[in-house]
Amino acid sequence: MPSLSEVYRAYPVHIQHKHPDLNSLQELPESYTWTQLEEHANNHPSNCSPNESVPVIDLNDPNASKLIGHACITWGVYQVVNHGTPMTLLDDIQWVGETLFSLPSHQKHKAARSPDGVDGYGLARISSFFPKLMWSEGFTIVGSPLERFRQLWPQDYNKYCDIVMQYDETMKKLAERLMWLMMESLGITKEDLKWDQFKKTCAALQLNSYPTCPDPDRAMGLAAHTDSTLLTILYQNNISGLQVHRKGTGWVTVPPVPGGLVVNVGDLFHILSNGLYPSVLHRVLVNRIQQRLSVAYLCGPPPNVKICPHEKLVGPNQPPLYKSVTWNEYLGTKAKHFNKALSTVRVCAPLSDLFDVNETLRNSEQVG
Ligand SMILES: O=C(O)CCC(=O)C(=O)O
Ligand SMILES: [Fe+2]
Repeated sequence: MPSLSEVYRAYPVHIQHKHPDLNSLQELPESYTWTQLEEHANNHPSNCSPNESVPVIDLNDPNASKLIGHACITWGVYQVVNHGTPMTLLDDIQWVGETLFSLPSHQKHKAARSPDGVDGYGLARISSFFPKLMWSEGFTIVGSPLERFRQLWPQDYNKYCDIVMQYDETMKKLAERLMWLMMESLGITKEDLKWDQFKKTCAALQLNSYPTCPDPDRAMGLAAHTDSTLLTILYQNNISGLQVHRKGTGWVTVPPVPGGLVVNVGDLFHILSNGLYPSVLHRVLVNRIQQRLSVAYLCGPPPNVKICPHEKLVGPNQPPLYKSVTWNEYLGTKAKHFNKALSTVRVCAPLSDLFDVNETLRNSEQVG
């Protein structure tokens, strides 16, 4: 079975690797100026509506699975508290991120991601799909960070490695717990799922830094995308910036909750749920005042396990909406089609889309 690194290596994305040190720029260069952001100012993180907020779920609540199911159907994202991850570990991983991104540029470039590689320092992988650059830097870890951390901190890499390994271990357990709660909320039991296959989940850790920006209304921290995962667990420091897109509402800010973790439904869980749980579209805006940091635990199945709409969610009135696909195959599709990848594995349009089409037709008839 290929490792996640081998899978990524098979689908190189071509992005410009040398970029300026964002902290040194006094003005937003043309190459970082996004022009189609008129709605940006109205949607700035400070303008979030309290009535439309991403559900925060206490994992100690006996109804957690039900609440998660409701959040997944209506939002495709939720925040969790009382998830069992020690606050000290969250502080430690934040400290690793802060220390890493504050290294001098030349030092970070020693651990630069290679063009056909996945791990290391560099621009967001999705950069190749956009004409403009994003106001962020990232560091991806797959498996052990040892080699990369040795390049960054030749003397004392061990203490950083220990924290990352511990964080990875903790997130792995949490991801399994959350995945199970999400399955349960769909009426899928461990027996139904051949759970053993999912015991060996594969994951990557993505550290992101969004430096302060001289012109935040015209810049983009991370452009709108969905994650190619089953689910993603995101830790954000106490600075807003993450927004999720909700049908009928538009962009909604996900405010940081002390000690909370954000959980996104990814493309593969969307497929498995036969389209019931939307894979949430999200993006990151930047600000003028404080650096934002995030750590994403991107969790998928073993690369060669087939993922398809679960048979319990398929029936005469609910045809399967997606073909079966492995994570390996799906990452290839995503590398080629990016945000259109899900529609390339779609068999037929979901009923909700048909309703939308009917609505559009009705409206156009009225107009005509
Ligand atoms: O920084 C964030 O809040 C989001 C990061 C993200 O979406 C990702 O790494 O895929
Ligand atoms: Fe993401």
